[in-house]
Amino acid sequence: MPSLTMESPIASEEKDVCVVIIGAGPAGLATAASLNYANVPNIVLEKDNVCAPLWKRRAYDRLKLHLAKEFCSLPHMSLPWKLPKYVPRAAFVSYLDTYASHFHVDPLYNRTVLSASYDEAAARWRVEARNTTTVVEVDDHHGPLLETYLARYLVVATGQNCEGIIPDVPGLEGFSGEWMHSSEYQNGLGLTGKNVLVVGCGNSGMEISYDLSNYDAKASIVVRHPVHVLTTGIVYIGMKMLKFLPTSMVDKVVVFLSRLKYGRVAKKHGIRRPDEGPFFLKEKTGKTPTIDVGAMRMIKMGKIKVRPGLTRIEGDTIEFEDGKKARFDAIIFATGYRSTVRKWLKGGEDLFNANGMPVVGFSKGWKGDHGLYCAGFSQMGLAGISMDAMNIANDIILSLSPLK
Ligand SMILES: NC(=O)C1=CN([C@@H]2O[C@H](COP(=O)(O)OP(=O)(O)OC[C@H]3O[C@@H](n4cnc5c(N)ncnc54)[C@H](OP(=O)(O)O)[C@@H]3O)[C@@H](O)[C@H]2O)C=CC1
Ligand SMILES: O=C(O)C(=O)Cc1c[nH]c2ccccc12
Repeated sequence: MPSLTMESPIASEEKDVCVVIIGAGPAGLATAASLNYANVPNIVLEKDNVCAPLWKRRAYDRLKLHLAKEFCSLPHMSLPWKLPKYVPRAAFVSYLDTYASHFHVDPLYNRTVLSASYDEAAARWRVEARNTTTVVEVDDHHGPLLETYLARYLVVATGQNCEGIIPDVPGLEGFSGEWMHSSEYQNGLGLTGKNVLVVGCGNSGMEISYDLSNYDAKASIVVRHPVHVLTTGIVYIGMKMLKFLPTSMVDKVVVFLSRLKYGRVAKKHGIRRPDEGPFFLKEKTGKTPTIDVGAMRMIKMGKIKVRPGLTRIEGDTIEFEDGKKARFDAIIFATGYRSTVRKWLKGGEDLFNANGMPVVGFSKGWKGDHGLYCAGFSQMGLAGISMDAMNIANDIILSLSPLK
């Protein structure tokens, strides 16, 4: 029995494959399925031991898709007709499992990609992955297994929500209560009666603060910058209009409807609206408007308190930018995510900004040099994933075609 001291990794043979897809979330599954559909050989490398791990393990219980079902199906197989218009997380997860098995997508699990670089001489992408389930022993030496894949095409499908961001707040290390990132939040059980601060008013923060107040926690939410607050219905109208009207016009209608619905509450509680429209911002910066599923009603009733940015923490007391202080038992950082692409992708950096998101905008963020593609980074959530997957598969099929 070898002792498990990790020594230098032991390399296995190199494997030649046509397409390597990194990540088995919806974008990776959709791309693999679209390639399988056309008999293009591909493999999917996934660092976790299940597909769609974020959807399975890092999402809160009450989550439903914010976009209507018609915008969220993956290629070649619609979401079942019997599901509600806004699909609950569990039903979406089972659709993904069915989808993967239907299209014979069989990811290689427990593979952590360490690097991917383009080898000019071989005209191949060289992808190095650590197989985290296997420890190999050669003579006296044992260590993790390092696998190398040589691929003609590389698809980055590692998602936008790779790694939770915790901001540097002075005094956080000495906070006397508990704190977590929103990706660890499941529900408000155990927080009933507690003072809970939710930091961040994106979709996670707004819904978590609402969930907390349903569990009778005393929730406060930090809103430090202007934000668009919309309903699922307003977004639905916007998505429909976008099919035939320019973004600027859609934004005018959407902002008008949002002002009618929330104008007064927002003003009273100091929630400001950005100067630029919600769909413009989504396309240009990737920032999603916040969809209210009940938090605004709680804010109006005074059950959720709105706070400005936080400045520091001392024991159980948190100080805010307006100079006010309050005691809290728990903090939930709904402060967003960063992608880790730039840590392991060598040579494709031009395609990604500092947050690891492709720099080109909506529906164009899927193609780089030497057969490098990005899936699932475009700015329309699941609706964009499907489009990316089909664009990528078509592009690969065309470039493999003997007629070309
Ligand atoms: N049902 C659904 O479809 C859901 C979809 N999502 C999606 O998942 C993605 C991730 O969402 P989410 O987790 O909300 O992350 P986001 O990045 O969308 O939001 C993070 C929020 O935190 C704020 N923030 C960041 N740092 C600080 C700080 N130091 N102090 C105060 N506020 C801060 C940001 O505001 P600022 O402008 O001030 O930086 C922003 O409002 C999004 O695309 C979202 O739409 C999420 C939940 C549900
Ligand atoms: O994917 C997200 O981040 C969502 O919350 C859903 C979403 C995708 N595209 C949008 C455009 C406007 C509002 C919400 C979304």
